[in-house]
Amino acid sequence: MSIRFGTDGWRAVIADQFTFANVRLVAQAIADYLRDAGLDRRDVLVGYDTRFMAEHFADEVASVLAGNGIAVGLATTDVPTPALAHAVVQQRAAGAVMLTASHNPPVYLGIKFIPEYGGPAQSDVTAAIEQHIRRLLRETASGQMAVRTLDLAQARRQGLVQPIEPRLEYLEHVLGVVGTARLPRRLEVVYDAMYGTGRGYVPDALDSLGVRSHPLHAVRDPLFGGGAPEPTGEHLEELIQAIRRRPGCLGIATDGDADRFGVVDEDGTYLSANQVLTVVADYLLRVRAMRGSVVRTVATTHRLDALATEHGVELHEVPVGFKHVAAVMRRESVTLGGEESGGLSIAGHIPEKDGILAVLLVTRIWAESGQSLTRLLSAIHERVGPAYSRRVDMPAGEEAKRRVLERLASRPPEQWAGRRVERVSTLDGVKVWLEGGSWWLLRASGTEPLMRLYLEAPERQLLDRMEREVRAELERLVAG
Ligand SMILES: O=P(O)(O)OC[C@H]1O[C@H](O)[C@H](O)[C@@H](O)[C@@H]1O
Repeated sequence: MSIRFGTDGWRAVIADQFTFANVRLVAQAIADYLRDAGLDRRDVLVGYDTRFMAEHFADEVASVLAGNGIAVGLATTDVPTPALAHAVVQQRAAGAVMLTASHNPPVYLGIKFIPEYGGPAQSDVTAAIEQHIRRLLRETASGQMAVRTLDLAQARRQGLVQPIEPRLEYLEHVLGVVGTARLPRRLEVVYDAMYGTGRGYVPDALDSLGVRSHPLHAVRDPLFGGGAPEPTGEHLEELIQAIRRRPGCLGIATDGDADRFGVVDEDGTYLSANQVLTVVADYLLRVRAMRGSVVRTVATTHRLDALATEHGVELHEVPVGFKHVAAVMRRESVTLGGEESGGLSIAGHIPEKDGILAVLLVTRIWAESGQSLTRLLSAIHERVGPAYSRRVDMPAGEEAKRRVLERLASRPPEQWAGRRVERVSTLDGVKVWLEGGSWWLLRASGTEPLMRLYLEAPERQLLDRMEREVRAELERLVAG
């Protein structure tokens, strides 16, 4: 058995690997890490989303931390990951343990560790925690009592476990970043909470901006209506239909733990995260004249590069995973950090992706401009050139992922889809940059047994041709 922290924490199937015993073990590993790092004298916060039994798993974590003498702030109800991350910074806690499987299907649960800076844990921290997990597994196998717990009721009586409610402070902060001024038009949005933790946050924030919201899936359902709480076009069909019935409303959504966003324009068109990031970056750089750099992952649209160039700010490319975006946000002033999978944070906010911040910001941009988002996007494309992007997910085991990427990296192509290859980079997977601004990237997912192919080109036909050629090459590589 292995317990690994992937792109963003440990995720496993409930009752298979995600059991009370393993959760206690991971909590013990986190307690050991905190002790080694000299952080065990400060509070640790524990939160959970709307997953099946998530609050019970959170209780287990609290009782292990308390068993190690660590003071715990335990959330009284489900909480968005960004709200918990913000509470870490605000309360000067040593960190937080968040029980969530984010946007994964309902059979999953997981644990994210959020260090004291209120963002995703960097690899050195998760590697240290994993090392403790391996040791604890060995100790448990040899019959030692490796995990220390304290009965929760007793811990509460001793004041070692206290309740926390991060909601109001977080909402005040996030509204400060988005802008508290009431919006100039009478507006309505349909908000799809996807049965997740955003439901207790987004409607109130919208209300204070003067926006009327119609909720969708705003109750807790650990089965997520039979789907996955992932705010992508394929999972937002009901939101799209709701907007078609109420033309003129904007559609917004957040995932299970509200760290990712989804947006549906006022005519029912789903906008990809790349398109939303482009509109938001344009607004921050052009309208708000923010001058910090822009950070995107290797898999994210290069329209952000074009906007950064237009406004004379620096652009950083980092591997996939918001932790890499966060690392840059912690060391310099960043206007916008974003990723293709629906992650965004901006200057003045915590270095963690935040779906609530994203949907509030998009609502403000839509309201202030008085135009549809599609119209705003076309105006940007008219200025800096158009871009079509696509992601194709292909099932692949660990061995296949490694073999294909190794072969591709060792024999990089010189020409692709009739275009000269300008650059090949292996920052994360293999990325091929073509003349004329097109590119494709093939990488192994760190969260699912998949290879992900990302493509971007200024014309749709070229995009199709690139995809056909990559698929043919992959077939050759797999066969050969
Ligand atoms: O493409 P993957 O390795 O599966 O990762 C996809 C996503 O996983 C998590 O949600 C991380 O927080 C994201 O930063 C990352 O983009």
